[in-house]
Amino acid sequence: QFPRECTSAEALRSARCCPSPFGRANDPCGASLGRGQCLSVQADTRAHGPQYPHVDQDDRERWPLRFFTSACRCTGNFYGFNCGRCKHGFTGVNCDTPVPVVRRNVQTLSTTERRSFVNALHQAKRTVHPDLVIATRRYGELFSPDGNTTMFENITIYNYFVWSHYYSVSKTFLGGGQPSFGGVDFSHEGPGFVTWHRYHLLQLERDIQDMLGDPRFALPYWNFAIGGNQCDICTDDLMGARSSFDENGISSNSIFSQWRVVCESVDDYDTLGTICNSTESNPIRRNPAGNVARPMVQKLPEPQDIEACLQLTTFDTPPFYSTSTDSFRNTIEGYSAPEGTYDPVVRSLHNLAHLFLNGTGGQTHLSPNDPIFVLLHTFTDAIFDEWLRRHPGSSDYPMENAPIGHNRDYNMVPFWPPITNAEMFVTAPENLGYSYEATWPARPITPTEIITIAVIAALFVVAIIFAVTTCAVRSRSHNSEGRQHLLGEQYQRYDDHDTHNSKSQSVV
Ligand SMILES: O=C(O)c1cc2cc(O)c(O)cc2[nH]1
Repeated sequence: QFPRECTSAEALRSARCCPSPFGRANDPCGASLGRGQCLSVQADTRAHGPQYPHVDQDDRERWPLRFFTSACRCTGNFYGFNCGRCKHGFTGVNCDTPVPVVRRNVQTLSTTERRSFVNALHQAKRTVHPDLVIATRRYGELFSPDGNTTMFENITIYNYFVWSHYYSVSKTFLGGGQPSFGGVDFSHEGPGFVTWHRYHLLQLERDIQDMLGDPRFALPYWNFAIGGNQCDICTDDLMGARSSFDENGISSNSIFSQWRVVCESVDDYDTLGTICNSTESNPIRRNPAGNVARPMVQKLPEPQDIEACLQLTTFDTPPFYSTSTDSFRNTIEGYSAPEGTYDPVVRSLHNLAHLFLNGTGGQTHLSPNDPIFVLLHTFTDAIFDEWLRRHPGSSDYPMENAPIGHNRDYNMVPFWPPITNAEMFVTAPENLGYSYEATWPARPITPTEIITIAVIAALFVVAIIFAVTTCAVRSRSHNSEGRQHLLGEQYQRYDDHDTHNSKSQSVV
């Protein structure tokens, strides 16, 4: 959420977060090096949808103004909370050397590449985030009673990835004995679903690149649209096989069996008005295809579901919510049938893949604790990128009336530095410094197309038969004409002769 340097009581009180890069004194945002400037934060002022009826009850309203009103805005390819880093896909002192970051299908990785990826995740799970810390109290309770300290905590890179997802989906604490308000979600059930998760992954990828000192490190993806009831990445060289002793557990041969989750005590947070902290609790739970109470989520999406949702031409449709119909976003998110029709009982694509996991990965406040989340979301992002590529110039991301957090110019919660949904609504290879190595299934042929093709084929066959028959008839008549012509003179001579003879006979 916020840079460590901005979270002292003094810095927080100033509401200004413009640190200097490279340990330089008094050079906010590296301004003297032309890297950036400290400017007022712009927050979205447009109306949001009716789902959230409260005002001034939640720190996430008009993000991040409750905490900070000034932040670094970086120039050109410079990036980061102090403009000390490069934009994704660039490196070098001046951030002008492009670095290819290619996200590949995890199944195509070699044994060594698989091991490196798993090790990178495990290292991220144990490495304290070098820059960011998390608030463990709402703003009103963030300062100690004497006002000299604040309630921020260190957190590891991977647990920050989990925490930021939790923070974006958590309920609004209303206090006064009222139940927390759950009709709010800053990262799901709205157009920001795809843009929010895109940035979420970019941040993890970038943090791992920095941790490894490898700007080419790329998150792979899991093509979850394979149908059937097998989790093909649940193997010990990837995300961990099923434990032989516990059907909800991960095999002890996988490093992920040692992982412990954060943000599990959601009922406590909601009743006490606290916020998840960096404390780890229980192991990851996962039982792919094992939800006996919901047979609909025992199978993964089918390959043709991807192509069906890519056919949808409108990014999102009113009310820009989980009830939207004919919306690409609501379909890829998985609240509509793959062809776009909203149906409250349907779970498809992204949602279906989550629910299929049936455990930690199927609960919104916890799901990133299961590392499958990363691969599931890179694939979702690859589909989003393919949709953007196929529908160039789409400017139909809603400016207003989307659920809170989801308008085009809303700064996505809880990211820092501030970044809007609009900034992630662009094709990745050209604008965000990464691409996907992916092929997309061919579009299935519709019944109407089958009939059309059959009619055209039949007409074609009839035309050929007609042409062949006509040719044959012509050539036969041509041949017989030819023969008549060749023999004609003789016949004629005989005729003449006969006639002549008969004539002469008659004369005689
Ligand atoms: O019930 C759903 O449709 C559902 C579950 C679930 C879990 C998760 O982590 C998500 O990000 C979305 C989601 N949807």
